[in-house]
Amino acid sequence: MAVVEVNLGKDSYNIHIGAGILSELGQLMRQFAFTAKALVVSDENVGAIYGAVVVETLRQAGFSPRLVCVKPGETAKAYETAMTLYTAAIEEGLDRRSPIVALGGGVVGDLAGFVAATYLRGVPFIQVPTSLLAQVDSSVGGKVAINHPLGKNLIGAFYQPQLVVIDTAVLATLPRRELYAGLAEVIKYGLIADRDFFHYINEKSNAILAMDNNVLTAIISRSCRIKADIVEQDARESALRMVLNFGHTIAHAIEAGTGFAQFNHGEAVAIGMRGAALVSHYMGIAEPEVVENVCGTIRRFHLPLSVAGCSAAKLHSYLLHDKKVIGGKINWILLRSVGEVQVHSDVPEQIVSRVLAEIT
Ligand SMILES: NC(=O)c1ccc[n+]([C@@H]2O[C@H](COP(=O)([O-])OP(=O)(O)OC[C@H]3O[C@@H](n4cnc5c(N)ncnc54)[C@H](O)[C@@H]3O)[C@@H](O)[C@H]2O)c1
Ligand SMILES: O=C(O)C(=O)C[C@@H](O)[C@H](O)[C@H](O)COP(=O)(O)O
Ligand SMILES: [Zn+2]
Repeated sequence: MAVVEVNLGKDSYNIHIGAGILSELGQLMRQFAFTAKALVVSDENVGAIYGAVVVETLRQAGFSPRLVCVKPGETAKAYETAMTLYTAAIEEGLDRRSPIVALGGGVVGDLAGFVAATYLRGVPFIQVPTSLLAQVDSSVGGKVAINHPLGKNLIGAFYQPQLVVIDTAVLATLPRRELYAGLAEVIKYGLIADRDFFHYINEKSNAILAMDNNVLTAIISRSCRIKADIVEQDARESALRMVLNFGHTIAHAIEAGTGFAQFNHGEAVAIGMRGAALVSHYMGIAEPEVVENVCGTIRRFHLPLSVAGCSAAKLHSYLLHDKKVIGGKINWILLRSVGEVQVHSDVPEQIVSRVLAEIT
């Protein structure tokens, strides 16, 4: 089992990565002074496959778990679903040392984390990510949130988990479309921070798409390390952490503008990264080869490059809900070259409109 340490002072935690380690979750949780009652939050897909294993490992470690499964999909990241989880926590009698365990993809992680951050003003939170996207990104770094119809992740908190347990074997049941979605965030890490990693994922694309466990474990470990390095320097996104949002200004507009139903998050990020690369080029920051490199890699991993069914004008109206808007100006994360990004708040409206027209 590999361990990636996230060093955040009193909020530090370990990410355990290995094939088949789901059944060790209970033992790993025994190191903390938790009380016995535990709420395991999952969705109906993941809960049906892995809920029983998790309940059993927690029971064997002396916990009394209750499994609650929400509807799968982005629309579960909502106030109403959070309320049903608060009700379950209250009915079950969870106290301030009772853990909430997120067993699922990023939707379950963000939702359960939001409930953990707010129930009794904060109870222990454990991430057990089961999608590739959640294993490489959403389970690390402590961003938890629910959506608002007007925008993505608008209600949330920074709330770090105490433990992250990544069982790579669960990826065997992940639908192909969700594998590709996770790869969008993996491509993002290469683009923002690690040119060699970007070349590695391109070189290993066949092994990745064939779900070779060694290669997948390597990209999960490297992705977690890249994210942890950034979060360790700027946990609350006052500056540096914004780079993790590369492609997300347009992605979040796509998700909200299409009612959180047409594209999954990774697909929206793929289109958003193409958009950000185009903005970088039209700003004179990136050479055309950089845009080609971004698009070629997105295509290689079967991800979309454009939006159908949402006008440029509609997307534009959602851009200003981006959390990186300060004083009415969007902080754009732009690409200079592969592995090198810059933040710009001076992107002219004409360039934004041109790019939105190009991607729709
Ligand atoms: N907090 C963060 O830092 C952060 C980072 C990136 C993304 N996110 C959020 O994460 C969410 C997207 O996460 P996601 O892509 O995991 O989507 P998801 O949680 O909807 O999971 C995708 C689908 O795969 C299924 N699934 C998950 N694991 C499975 C498995 N092992 N076997 C079978 N089916 C499985 C789920 O049931 C779901 O239908 C978005 O809401 C996004 O905003 C948050
Ligand atoms: O962890 C971060 O910081 C990120 O930006 C990671 C993103 O991949 C993720 O989608 C995140 O939820 C976006 O956050 P938001 O603050 O833009 O809502
Ligand atoms: Zn993301």
